[in-house]
Amino acid sequence: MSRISCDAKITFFERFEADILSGAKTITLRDESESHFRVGDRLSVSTFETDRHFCDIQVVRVEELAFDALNQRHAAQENMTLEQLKAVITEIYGEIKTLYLIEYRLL
Ligand SMILES: CC(=O)Nc1cc[nH]c(=O)n1
Repeated sequence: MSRISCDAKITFFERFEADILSGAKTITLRDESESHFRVGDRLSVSTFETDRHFCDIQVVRVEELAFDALNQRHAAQENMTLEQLKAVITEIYGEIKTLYLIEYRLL
């Protein structure tokens, strides 16, 4: 099957792959270094660990979000509890005040 033409690439840790492919995870929270994505962008998705492509997505929403504003809705969109989400974000980025919420759909 031919690959979809994409505007850019994004990586996810392998541990999120199943939730992304099942539709259980519909957002990703990134730091400023990945705040350049725009609504409508079609992204090729690969694993961070091995750069293995596993899907393509389209960005449907991008918004700046304070870490302290994380709520149960964001957690549900990540298929986590709020406590789990805060711990995962802190594990990835350390102490971070400003996040960029990227909502996407599977292509
Ligand atoms: C590789 C990487 O940064 N992966 C991330 C970071 C934050 N959220 C997420 O879903 N995936």
